[in-house]
Amino acid sequence: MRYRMTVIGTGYLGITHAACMAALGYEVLGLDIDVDKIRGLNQGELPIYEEGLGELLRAGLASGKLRFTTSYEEAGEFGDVHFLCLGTPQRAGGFAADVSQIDSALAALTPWLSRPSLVVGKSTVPVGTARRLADGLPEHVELAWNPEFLREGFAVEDTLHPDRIVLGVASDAAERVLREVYAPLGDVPLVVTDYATAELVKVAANAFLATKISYINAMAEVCEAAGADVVRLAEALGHDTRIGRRFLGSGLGFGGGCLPKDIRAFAARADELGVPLTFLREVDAINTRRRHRTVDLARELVGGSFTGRRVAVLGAAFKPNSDDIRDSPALDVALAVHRAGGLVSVHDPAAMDNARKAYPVLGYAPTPQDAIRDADVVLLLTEWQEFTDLDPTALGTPTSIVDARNALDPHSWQAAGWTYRALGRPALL
Ligand SMILES: NC(=O)C1=CN([C@@H]2O[C@H](COP(=O)(O)OP(=O)(O)OC[C@H]3O[C@@H](n4cnc5c(N)ncnc54)[C@H](O)[C@@H]3O)[C@@H](O)[C@H]2O)C=CC1
Ligand SMILES: O=C(O)[C@H]1O[C@H](OP(=O)(O)OP(=O)(O)OC[C@H]2O[C@@H](n3ccc(=O)[nH]c3=O)[C@H](O)[C@@H]2O)[C@H](O)[C@@H](O)[C@@H]1O
Repeated sequence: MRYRMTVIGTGYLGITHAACMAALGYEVLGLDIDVDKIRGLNQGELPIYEEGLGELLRAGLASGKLRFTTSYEEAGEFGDVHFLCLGTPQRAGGFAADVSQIDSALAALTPWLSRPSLVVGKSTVPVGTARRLADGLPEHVELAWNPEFLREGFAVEDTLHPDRIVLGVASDAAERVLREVYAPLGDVPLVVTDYATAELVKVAANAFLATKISYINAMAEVCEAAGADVVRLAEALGHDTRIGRRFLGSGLGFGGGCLPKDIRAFAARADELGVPLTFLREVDAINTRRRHRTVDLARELVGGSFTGRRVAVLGAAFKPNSDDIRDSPALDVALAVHRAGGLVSVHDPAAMDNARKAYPVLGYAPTPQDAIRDADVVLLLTEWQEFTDLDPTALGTPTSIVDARNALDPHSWQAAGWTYRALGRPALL
């Protein structure tokens, strides 16, 4: 059977899922309460920066397989399978996840589901959420939980070629439907389990990734104290296939709309369950210290005070190849420097509009060269290729650079007369 699908919530995850499902040949209706976003999407305008997604969106619209609406009535009538891709941000004033977008969406959708339907949660939620939601559904509506593991910057690739698919189901029928839905993806490892395990796989994976990053950043702290080099250390650790080199990228640490809020929500939920995951608080604390250390290193390089000093900030997005500035380490550092009296000039290849809107107090430069010109110190905070490709001999009078992502070749910067410093590496390399 060719299912007709809806995707409720068209943010980073929802747009990607909707466009990819349409690319697989399904008829898909995306729904959001943001009227402007829906109008734009129906005109083929992608509201985010994501490699290959704009083309997929426009191909879906052109084929007639994909369209968008703000009407729950239309969604209820249209779909057999309804994917929930709502946001689950950190609760205001706390660490737990705010699942109110999911509650509202489900309350708005359910009354329009007049025939047997499957609702599939993809959002990242505290364990126990799916059970609670399932208990509130009418008998002809079933719930499954199918967490998503895509990375921003690789969203399309990860959706069409996932490492694994996890299905939390309460019946064979739901499993059958979802196996059919994902069959066009080919031979992908599939883990079929209960709701709670499916919900936990997602937060356990993100907590592991965050822990791995903070582990190498804790090693960077030790390297700094001992005069060792964390980049060589990570390289040597990574050769051990049991450890692996991925996510041992030391530097400014993790940000974004997921890892930080997910480890906090997981720790909060684990507390409620009476199983405190105290190490996650340390993972969070190590991560925060990296931001402070970057600011301190920059301050040191401009002689102890930022007052009146020009600081070039390369990067605003939380990672390269994204325009997402949610909990961006780069903007956190830029703001701290600004508050300490520094004259900040930020450049980012994709996140300038988002950054300007969120932080109008910061200065912005149209090119990296403009940001760097006359700067007393340059901070590389997001490792866009446009920045790692910069030729240090072509940037005017050399000053100092903090490579907070260990992404540059120290020798070429030093050879060009720059004072090069990085986190977790000796001053002289
Ligand atoms: N961004 C990512 O790379 C990934 C996100 N996730 C998880 O997926 C979920 C969604 O994340 P994002 O897409 O980043 O969030 P987002 O904030 O970009 O998107 C959420 C969308 O839902 C819409 N919305 C809010 N309330 C609504 C309602 N009542 N009805 C319809 N639409 C409504 C918002 O307008 C927004 O467009 C989160 O749980 C996140 O943790 C999981 C894997 C990857
Ligand atoms: O739940 C989610 O939303 C997603 O969260 C992360 O994906 P994402 O946040 O897009 O980006 P990552 O590539 O994981 O990077 C997260 C942060 O960690 C930082 N990072 C990453 C790797 C590394 O070695 N070092 C490091 O500091 C990045 O700069 C970035 O700020 C996970 O990798 C995805 O599997 C998951 O689906």
